[in-house]
Amino acid sequence: MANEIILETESLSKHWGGIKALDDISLQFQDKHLHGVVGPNGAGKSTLLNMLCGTLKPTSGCIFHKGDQIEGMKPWEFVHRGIGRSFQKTNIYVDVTCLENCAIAAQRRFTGSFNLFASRHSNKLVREGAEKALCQVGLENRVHTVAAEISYGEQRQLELAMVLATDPCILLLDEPMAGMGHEESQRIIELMNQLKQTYSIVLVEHDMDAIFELSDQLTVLDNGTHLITGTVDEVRNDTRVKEAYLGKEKEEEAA
Ligand SMILES: Nc1ncnc2c1ncn2[C@@H]1O[C@H](COP(=O)(O)OP(=O)(O)OP(=O)(O)O)[C@@H](O)[C@H]1O
Repeated sequence: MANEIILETESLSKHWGGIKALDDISLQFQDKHLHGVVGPNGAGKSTLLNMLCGTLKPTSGCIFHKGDQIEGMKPWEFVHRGIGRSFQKTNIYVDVTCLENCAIAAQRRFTGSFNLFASRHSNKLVREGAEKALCQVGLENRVHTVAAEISYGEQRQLELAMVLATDPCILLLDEPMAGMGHEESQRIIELMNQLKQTYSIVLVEHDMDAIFELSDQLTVLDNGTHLITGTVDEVRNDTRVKEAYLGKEKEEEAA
């Protein structure tokens, strides 16, 4: 359904002692939309993703998935609900094949609820899910290649395949283009454009050209606070956003 709110935060906060990594953040993420999240270093972007995938518990506030309150649930329950997360740093096992990497990720779907009689069936599902995910990201020729032997760009694609192998509906992606050259980034942008037809995507990315090109909605965080959510044009023309970015550049120049 168009414009369906699939994930929502209400006054979400994470404080570490006196540090307000995120403070009072209320956001709505729509189905089959790409929602970009940007902000200067330390703005709270990774903290937000960590709470949205259940690995970090909020200090206060709520998270709703399809109307259900979920912030107190276990991380595997988030996976079962179809909330998948990739990481800033490459998180793959370099000594095993691309297929095995995806199979390990896909098995997360079957953890948390033990069923003795489901194991043969689930093995087949795991393998099928792993192969499908590799095809989705364009790594069908690398299925049996050991991950250490593929390029850095392909490793980032593999990382995405590992999220897709968990059979998600929501993809939480933390800088999937980090460290990539222009050509490799273009490949990921094309992939994102395809994926957002099927999935709801929350994308944290420092590559502003990419995020402007891809985002249906864009949120800017600064120093743990919510500056603005809007269309790319609304955000680009917002004076608070310009100040947040230009202010940081001035601090860096002075350092
Ligand atoms: N485990 C922690 N303990 C204490 N402070 C933390 C912890 N994790 C994050 N922080 C602090 O919370 C703030 C937000 O960090 P976060 O990593 O979410 O920012 P970010 O926007 O993802 O930054 P970057 O773009 O550099 O990755 C920072 O001030 C950071 O130092």
